[in-house]
Amino acid sequence: MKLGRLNHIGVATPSIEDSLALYCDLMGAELAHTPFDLPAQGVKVCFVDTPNTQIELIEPLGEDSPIHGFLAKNPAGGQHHVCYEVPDIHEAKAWFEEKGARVLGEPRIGAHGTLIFFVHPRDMGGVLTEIMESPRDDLH
Ligand SMILES: CC[C@@H](C(=O)O)C(=O)SCCNC(=O)CCNC(=O)[C@H](O)C(C)(C)COP(=O)(O)OP(=O)(O)OC[C@H]1O[C@@H](n2cnc3c(N)ncnc32)[C@H](O)[C@@H]1OP(=O)(O)O
Ligand SMILES: [Co+2]
Repeated sequence: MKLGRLNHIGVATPSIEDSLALYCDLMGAELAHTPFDLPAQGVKVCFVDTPNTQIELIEPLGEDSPIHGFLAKNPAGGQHHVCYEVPDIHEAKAWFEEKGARVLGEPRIGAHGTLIFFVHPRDMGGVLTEIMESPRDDLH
């Protein structure tokens, strides 16, 4: 497998609205678009553009949100995951599994409309890692 570019850094927050004030007003970042709900992932999402990557702000959505536990331990929020692109999501999943890293569930559609999966932080040096299939337009 060939690891692709860093697509985004996920930041969990109890309030996207408050975080936007920090990223846009204090740091001068640009908002990619307005926040939107992803009920299938249990999060509300908003991307902040930077010149070489994006910050993905995620707020819990619903009772079963996967970020409730993280926010219980980090009530003010914080860096939650990193996301790398790969050309083929199924090849990448097989690669991680063959190496013994725990893939969390089956690939599913992520915020960019392509398939994603997560690898357990215990198998990734303490970093929750999202693997995302590159958007078709980006493949050369
Ligand atoms: C917007 C859609 C999508 C996109 O397209 O970009 C997203 O990014 S969605 C983002 C939210 N979704 C997910 O995070 C899904 C995958 N996550 C999970 O399945 C769980 O969060 C988890 C990683 C299995 C953790 O489960 P949880 O029940 O919250 O915690 P535990 O207490 O069981 O934790 C076990 C272990 O892992 C450590 N941990 C937990 N979260 C993180 C983290 N974000 N970064 C680093 N480490 C993390 C936790 O501290 C425990 O460690 P030990 O104490 O050493 O056991
Ligand atoms: Co993400």
